[in-house]
Amino acid sequence: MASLPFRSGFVSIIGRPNAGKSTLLNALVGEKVAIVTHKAQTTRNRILGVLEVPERPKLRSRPAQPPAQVVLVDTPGVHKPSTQLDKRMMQEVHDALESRDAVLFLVDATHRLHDPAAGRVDKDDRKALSAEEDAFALSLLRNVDAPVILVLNKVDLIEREKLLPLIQHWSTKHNFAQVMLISAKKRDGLEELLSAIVALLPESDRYFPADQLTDQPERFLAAELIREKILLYTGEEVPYASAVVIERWEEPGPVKKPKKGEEPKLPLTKIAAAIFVERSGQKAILIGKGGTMLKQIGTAARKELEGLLGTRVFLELFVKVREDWRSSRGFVEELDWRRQLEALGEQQAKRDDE
Ligand SMILES: Nc1nc2c(ncn2[C@@H]2O[C@H](COP(=O)(O)OP(=O)(O)OP(=O)(O)O)[C@@H](O)[C@H]2O)c(=O)[nH]1
Repeated sequence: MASLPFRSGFVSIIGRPNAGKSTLLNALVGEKVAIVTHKAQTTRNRILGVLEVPERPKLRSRPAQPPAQVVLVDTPGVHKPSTQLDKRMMQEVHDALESRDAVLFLVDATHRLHDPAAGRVDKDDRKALSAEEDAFALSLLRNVDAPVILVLNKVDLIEREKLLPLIQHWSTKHNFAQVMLISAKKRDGLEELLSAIVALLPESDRYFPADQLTDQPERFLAAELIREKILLYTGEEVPYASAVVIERWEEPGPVKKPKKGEEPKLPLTKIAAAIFVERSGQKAILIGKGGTMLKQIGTAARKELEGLLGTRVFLELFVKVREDWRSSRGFVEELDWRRQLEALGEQQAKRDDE
């Protein structure tokens, strides 16, 4: 039987903060390529997750599915920008919407709907604010040519009878190509979503090697994992005012042969990272009494890094104050890992010339 032609394309996941975009990306890719926390605005950069979909033969209950490579683009949550960092994050969203083959508009199905019949609402009304933010997110779809799938996420948390009004509400807001119901966390509805995505992709060769999962080099995934632990363990402003930069990354050297009766040791990767905060008070919180907080963050990050790299890891963390860095365009740009990668490449080329 002749096989179906290969399909490939870029699919952006957009939606409000906390809708579950990174959870969906990880669930589809099958590996943690993006960090996830319960805090809004966890994702700051566009992250690609690459997914190979094998060909599926025709069954009586479903049509055949061609083999495909889906390049998913996770984006920061859509929000009105106030700082330079916010602006940068929104630029990442706009970039992700350009020349896409399909877009997933992800909605947290547990969000209450705004009810205009309830009359005038004051500024502090969370429902009203929520409607305004939804409208802002939807406004980004206006200029998108690609088909947009409405994906209602977190359906594990709501009763079935509440879904129909939700679908009706959202269907009037945009001409969606399809509506899908999923739970990214419980991995429900993902097969169906994937089939819907593949059906929208053009015939094309793959964009990435078949075994590549993400475009994000390990060095930057490591910085993200450290930031994830900061988000998990600290409160108030600290998570939002923190940025992580890997300052030193030493690949493991050769491992000594174990002596008789000794367990062989895994190689050791040495990593030093700087955590930038905006004020000395935040630095004090991050370090904690007697260094306990930083130790907790470091230990949790090290354990996860060891799993990621498959080596032992020696991790050093330094906390540095950079006043109001979120409002500094230059610094925010420096934090972009694609830029850092360029700078590292230039440094290496200089060293090679010397
Ligand atoms: N119950 C449930 N929780 C979910 C589901 N999907 C995501 N979550 C949770 O929702 C929270 C936010 O998930 P993220 O994946 O970080 O959301 P995001 O849209 O990437 O967030 P930003 O980075 O802020 O834009 C986390 O606590 C997830 O565990 C789901 O299907 N069901």
